[in-house]
Amino acid sequence: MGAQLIDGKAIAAEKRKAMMSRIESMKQQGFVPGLAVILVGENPASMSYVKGKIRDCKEVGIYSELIRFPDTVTEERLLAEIAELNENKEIHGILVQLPLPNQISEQKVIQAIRPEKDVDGFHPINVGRLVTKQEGFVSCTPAGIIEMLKAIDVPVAGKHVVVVGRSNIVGKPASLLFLNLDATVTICHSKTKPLSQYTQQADILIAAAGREGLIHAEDIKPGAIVIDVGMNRNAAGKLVGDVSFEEVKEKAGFITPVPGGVGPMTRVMLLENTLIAADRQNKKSSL
Ligand SMILES: Nc1nc2c(c(=O)[nH]1)N[C@@H](CN(C=O)c1ccc(C(=O)N[C@@H](CCC(=O)O)C(=O)O)cc1)CN2
Repeated sequence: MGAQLIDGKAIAAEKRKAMMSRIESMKQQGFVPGLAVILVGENPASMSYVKGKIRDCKEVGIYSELIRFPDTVTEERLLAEIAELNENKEIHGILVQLPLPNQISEQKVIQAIRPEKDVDGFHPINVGRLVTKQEGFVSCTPAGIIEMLKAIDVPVAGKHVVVVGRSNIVGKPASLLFLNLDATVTICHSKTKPLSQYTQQADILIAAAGREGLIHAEDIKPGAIVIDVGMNRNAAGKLVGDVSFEEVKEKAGFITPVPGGVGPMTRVMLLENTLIAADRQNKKSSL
C-alpha cells in the first residue's frame, strides 16, 4: 500500500477521551450537556446510527434522550415535540434522524429546531452562518473531515480541493468549510463531464456522491489525499465507499477506509457540537 491510512476510528476515540474531562468540569460547574435524538420509523440503518449516538453520549457522559415515533406520525405531532424540546432547559442539542417518511417535510422539521440547539447544523440560519463565516453549527460529516485533516497535520490553505457531491449534508457544507480555510474549491456532481478531468487535479479529493466504484486509480493525482464519504452496500452486501480502495490506495498519499474513516468522525462531531451548544447556552443563561 502506497498511501497512509487515515484511521477515523482512532482519531474519534482520541477526541472522545479528550471530551470526557471537559464534560467532567461542566458537571462540576453544575450543568450536564444534554442531547435529544428523534427517530421516526424503523429503518434499520437509522436505528443503528441512532443507537450509536446514544451509546456515544453515554460513553462520554452526555445526558441523552431517544424519542421514537411510528412512521405514521403526523408532521404536526413531530413539530409539537420539537417545540417542547426547544423549551427544555436540560436539552442543549436536538437532532432528527434523516431520512423522514414522505408525509413529513424535512425542511419544516429542520426549521422548527432552534438554531442554537441545531447540533446537526442543517437549519438555514446555521447554513447562512457557514456561508458568511460566522459562528454557528456545521454539519457533522464535513466538520469531521476537517478534524481528520487537522489530526494528520495537513494544511488546507492554497490546496485544490475537489468535492464530488452537492448534498446539503455533505457536499455543499464541505465545499464552504474548505473555502473558508482558503482552499481553492471545485464542486462536481452527477452532471459533471468528464468527472476525471476535475478529480485528477485534486490535492484533496472528497468523494461524496453515494456511488460505489466512482473513483478509480486513474481518476486521482499521485499522492492526493482521498477522503471517501460514500456508504454503499455492494453486491455481496458489504459496506463500501465511492472509491475503489484497493487500487486507489496504491497511488494516493493518504486515504480513508470505509468503514472506519469518515463515519466515526461524523459521530464524534455530534458530541462536539452538543458540548459547544451546552457551553453557549450555559454562558447565555448566566448573563
Ligand atoms: N440527522 C442526521 N441524519 C443523518 C446524518 C446526520 O449527520 N444527521 N448522517 C447520515 C447517517 N449518520 C448519522 O446520522 C451516520 C452514518 C454512518 C456512520 C458510521 O459511523 N458509519 C460506519 C459504518 C457503519 C455500518 O457498518 O453500517 C463507518 O463509516 O465506519 C455514522 C453516522 C444520514 N442521516
